[in-house]
Amino acid sequence: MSHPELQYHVEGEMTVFQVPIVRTGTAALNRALFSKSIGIAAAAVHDNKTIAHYRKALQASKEILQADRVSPICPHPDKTLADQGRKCLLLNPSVKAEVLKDGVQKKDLSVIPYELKLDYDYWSYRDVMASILPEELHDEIPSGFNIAGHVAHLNLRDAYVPYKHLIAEILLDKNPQIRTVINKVDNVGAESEFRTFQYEVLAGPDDMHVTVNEGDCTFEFDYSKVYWNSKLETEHRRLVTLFQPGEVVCDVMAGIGPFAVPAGKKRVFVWANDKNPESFKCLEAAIQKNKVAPFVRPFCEDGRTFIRRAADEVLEASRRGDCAVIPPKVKPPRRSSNSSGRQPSPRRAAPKEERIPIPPTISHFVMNLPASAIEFLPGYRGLYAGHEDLFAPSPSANGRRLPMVHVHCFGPKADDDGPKLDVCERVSKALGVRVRLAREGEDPAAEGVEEEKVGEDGVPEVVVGVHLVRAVAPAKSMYCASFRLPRAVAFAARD
Ligand SMILES: C[S@@+](CC[C@H](N)C(=O)[O-])C[C@H]1O[C@@H](n2cnc3c(N)ncnc32)[C@H](O)[C@@H]1O
Repeated sequence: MSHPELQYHVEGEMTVFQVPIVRTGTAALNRALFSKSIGIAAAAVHDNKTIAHYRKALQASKEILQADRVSPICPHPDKTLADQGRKCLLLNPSVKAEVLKDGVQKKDLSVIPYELKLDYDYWSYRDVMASILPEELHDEIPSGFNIAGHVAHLNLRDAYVPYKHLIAEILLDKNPQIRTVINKVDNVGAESEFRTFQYEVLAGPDDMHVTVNEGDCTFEFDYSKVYWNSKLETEHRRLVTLFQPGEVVCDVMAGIGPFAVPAGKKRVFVWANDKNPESFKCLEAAIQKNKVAPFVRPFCEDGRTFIRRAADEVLEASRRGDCAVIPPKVKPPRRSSNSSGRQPSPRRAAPKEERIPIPPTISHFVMNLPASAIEFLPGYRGLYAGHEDLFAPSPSANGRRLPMVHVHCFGPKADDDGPKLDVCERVSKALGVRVRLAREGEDPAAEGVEEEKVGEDGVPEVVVGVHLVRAVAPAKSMYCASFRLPRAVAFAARD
């Protein structure tokens, strides 16, 4: 740089914006240690009317400071000038000084030293964590935790446990919507029956009553008493998208209703069951709160018995003529048109309630209990025993098809089809039929892909689609196997 006014010392842009290293071990969080002053340069603007022009020009020439969460327009560092409203533009430490030179020559700008002050609030969660944790812990800085309303739920690996209170405090500081941070307490690998967990509070009040929104629905529950996982939102949406209005879905392990309630909102009938009495109560409350009572019925029993009960009860309900009755929308009365001189329009007939009949059969079963749901599959034997006439090809069935079953399970994480083939094997054993993994692009629900499908040797085989839901641990994933219930199972004699 040749212009004497433009000479100033700066570090490279990358290093300037590095968080101070604060290796205080597990000692209490000292936010003051995160303050930092950085000597840069600024262009003092002589007339504020030219600010917009020079900001744009300096941006185009990359001479302006571009740093996350720092505005490049600041009050003049001289207090008297700042009080007069004078401003300056912060400059990129590796400035090329083209536009700047021009502005200085025209006496619109002058280059001044500027002390940029950054403090704890400036740095991101990752910045602060990287500053505090020793380098060997930087690869897996806790993130992507489960969030339920105002509660952040950590499941810290052993190496991070000594830092648990620091981590919790930083999480609270950096996420205004979080008030309580909890950590799962190791229960020696044992899953509780209702998928609830032991926890310790790391920061904030021990208040587990949360409100969450998902799928355009609101749920209120005690997070210590029922299952909830915010990371399943995509899976909930994926399945709800498959359900068509007016169909019946049976949610065998419904929890507090993240499949059932949004499905009810799109006018899908749902028989929703959970064995946990607390989940049942929250499900009932969610049905009322989200006004889906005409479509969603809650139950509280063991899923094994519920599978057949639901099929029987849906058929009975349909034969009784049960309907969802939707009251007419009451429109606000029109304003009188007398003032316009026009005649009032003749009275329209009062709007009628809408009646949507429950169909006789279930279109989808959902079984989200990944640790054991496959073991429930024998419960489908004889689901529609003696009711062949309800389904195609019976002429009276109007093309109605046997239900799709969506069963969740765990398996190893892998890049090949190994785990998916293994899921098929487990489904095959539980159902007692031959199973084939759906080929790439093959839809197990598509017309013609069902129990009549035969393998090369002429033996019927069930086509199973296996969807990777999410990785749940470094070596473990959650899958969803979807298949149409084969005739051999649905019409078998009940035991
Ligand atoms: C992984 S959670 C899934 C809940 C809900 N479907 C969701 O996606 O959030 C599994 C649910 O199965 C329920 N459950 C456990 N054993 C059951 C059984 N034998 N019959 C029915 N529900 C059961 C638990 O109470 C829990 O709510």
